[in-house]
Amino acid sequence: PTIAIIVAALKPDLAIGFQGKMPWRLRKEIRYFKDVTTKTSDPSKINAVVMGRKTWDSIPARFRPLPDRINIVLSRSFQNETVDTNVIHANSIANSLSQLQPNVERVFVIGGAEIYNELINDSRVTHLLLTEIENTNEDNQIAVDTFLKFPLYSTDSQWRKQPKSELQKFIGSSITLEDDISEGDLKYNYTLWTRR
Ligand SMILES: NC(=O)C1=CN([C@@H]2O[C@H](COP(=O)(O)OP(=O)(O)OC[C@H]3O[C@@H](n4cnc5c(N)ncnc54)[C@H](OP(=O)(O)O)[C@@H]3O)[C@@H](O)[C@H]2O)C=CC1
Ligand SMILES: CCc1nc(N)nc(N)c1C#CCc1cc(OC)cc(-c2ccc3c(c2)OCO3)c1
Repeated sequence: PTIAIIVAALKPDLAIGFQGKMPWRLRKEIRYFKDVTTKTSDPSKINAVVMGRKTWDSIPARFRPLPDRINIVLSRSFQNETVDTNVIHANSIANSLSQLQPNVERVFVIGGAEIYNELINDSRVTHLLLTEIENTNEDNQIAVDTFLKFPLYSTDSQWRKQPKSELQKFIGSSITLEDDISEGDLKYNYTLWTRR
């Protein structure tokens, strides 16, 4: 299956977290995340979300496991086992991918920093769905302490930002892509990057 990283990050230094949580709550962004990671083009298939143990712990208990998706949680102290309906524990990416049933259409890596910064360099990851966030109010800095180490903006980067039409194709026409969404001081856009 296609393996994609999906992440929301604050430009320019690609901050993603603060004290183990998300530095922001963006209602429309959460809906985009849910729609993109849940939707399959084949109704008989299902998607999987892969996350680190700390991200699993940080999702409010009432929202986990993320519904209608196979939830794979990575920990070095897990055995590889299915622990609940749609919840798989694994101790490596490789093991988690080898255990996937044939009816999995896409695998989305949903965080956190340690997992992202390992997998951005894994050639099995072919797509990056990056929500690029900007702070429009320089007088109100956002507290952040966790960053992506993604080589996106360097000239020799192997990752290329695709046109919006390619993102629309990837997520399907049933998901509406708004430009320059504003929530509070934050303004953001959805982007697709692929390896050159
Ligand atoms: N902005 C965004 O889009 C998102 C932001 N976040 C943010 O990211 C932060 C959390 O990131 P982080 O603290 O790095 O934690 P992670 O969610 O990346 O989880 C880290 C844990 O995952 C396990 N792990 C990591 N690599 C491997 C591996 N190769 N094999 C097996 N297990 C592995 C380990 O578990 P163990 O210790 O049990 O061995 C490790 O401690 C939070 O601030 C969160 O809010 C999270 C998701 C999305
Ligand atoms: C939803 C934020 C998000 N956006 C993008 N673009 N990529 C991502 N990987 C994520 C994420 C994530 C994991 C996560 C972390 C979290 O707290 C740290 C909460 C959620 C979450 C997941 C589903 C929810 C919800 C919150 O509120 C309502 O439904 C989900």
